[in-house]
Amino acid sequence: MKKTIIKNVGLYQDHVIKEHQNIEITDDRISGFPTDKDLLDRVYDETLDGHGMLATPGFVNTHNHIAMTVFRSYADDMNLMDWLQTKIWPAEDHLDSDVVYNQTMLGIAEMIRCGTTSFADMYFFMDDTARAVAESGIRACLSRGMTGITPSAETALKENRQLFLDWHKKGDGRITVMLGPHAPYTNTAAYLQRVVALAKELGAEIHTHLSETKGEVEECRKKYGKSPIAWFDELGLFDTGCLAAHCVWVDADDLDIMARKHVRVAHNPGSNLKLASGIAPIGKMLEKGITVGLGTDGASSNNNLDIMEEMHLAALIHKANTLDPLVIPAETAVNMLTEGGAKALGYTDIGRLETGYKADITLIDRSGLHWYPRNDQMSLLAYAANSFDVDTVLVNGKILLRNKEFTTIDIEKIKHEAERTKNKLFASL
Ligand SMILES: N[C@@H](CCSC[C@H]1O[C@@H](n2cnc3c(=O)[nH]cnc32)[C@H](O)[C@@H]1O)C(=O)O
Ligand SMILES: [Zn+2]
Repeated sequence: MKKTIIKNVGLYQDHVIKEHQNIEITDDRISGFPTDKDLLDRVYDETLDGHGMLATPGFVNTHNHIAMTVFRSYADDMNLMDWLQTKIWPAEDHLDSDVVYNQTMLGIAEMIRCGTTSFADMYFFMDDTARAVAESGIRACLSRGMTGITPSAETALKENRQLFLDWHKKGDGRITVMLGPHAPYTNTAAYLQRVVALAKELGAEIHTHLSETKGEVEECRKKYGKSPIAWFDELGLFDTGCLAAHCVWVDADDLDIMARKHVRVAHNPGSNLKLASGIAPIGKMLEKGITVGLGTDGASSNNNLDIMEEMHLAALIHKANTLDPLVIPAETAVNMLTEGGAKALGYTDIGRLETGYKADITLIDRSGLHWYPRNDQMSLLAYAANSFDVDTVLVNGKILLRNKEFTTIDIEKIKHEAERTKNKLFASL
């Protein structure tokens, strides 16, 4: 049994920040909030000084294609279909295990540095991604992207099935696996029905892209006479639980289906802005009780994996878009970054700093000038803070970043390997 104590820290719980608190961790879970007096006769294996820091639930990145770090700043200023069809998909044919593993490590390091404790991913060579997750100590929900209209259709189904059997609930329970049918426009009804059958057989949830662009919705309506959301609902893709990225172009009927079928949304404002996809009606989703978390999407459409930036965007763009300054208030933005994201990934004991919850914790250094004066700390966290403030990160009770230094990752090696594998990949194009 390992006991850790975070002493004298600002504690964020339910949009309230209490100063001078102590957080006790036993193995992988929060085991209590002892008083200073309680601490007098307790012994800990590890002590973290929280002086000046704010402890929040670890940040959750609900949608990523992590190894796409290799394509960071490779193809910019294009819309989704152009970007995918002319640049990304042809280049992805040249990926291999070595590239994916090392680029994943780079992405994991970047996310940890930005306070992220868990992420959802959909990509290829997921065994290598899982290996990097297991080694680095971060938490992840992994899926093998599957497209039913390409030659890889059969292999993809087999690989996603094997990924589930090999990795679901593995890596000290940090890894979960979903099935990843890529999107409506890259699949057929027959293939999606096989995905649903597999989901039911395994008891697996679905991670997909839905209603990302106006063109996607128009094409789907033309082809099937219904919206992507209605089509996926009819095919049963929401029956075992679904994490849907984007949901930008959804109407009132779609929102009704999403609420009724508990579709959880990964909102990627940076990617949606950069690929000129549009702005999702997040205010309406939240009004209907739909779970919403934040995602960066891959580093090629963002172009970083800084989830605090997504929180800032989410807190700002909907105000301008709806002309309503109350649509995403500070506490809602922070909630999407933490608890909302954890719920979106299907976690039931992550996303809050409570006894019995997993010890996924981000400590934020409040010494920066932008943390003064302290009128309202919730507002400072939502609107003024940035990821450079992140000082310490714990996942499953284990310290992954301490005083802004990595404890499980050799960062110079990662940078070197990222450059090497990028050069290798581009030499093969
Ligand atoms: N089609 C592949 C597996 C797909 S993995 C997930 C895919 O999503 C792509 N992707 C990344 N960002 C987005 C996005 O915003 N919308 C749709 N697809 C995306 C990514 O480049 C990758 O090709 C196969 O048949 O083996
Ligand atoms: Zn995506």
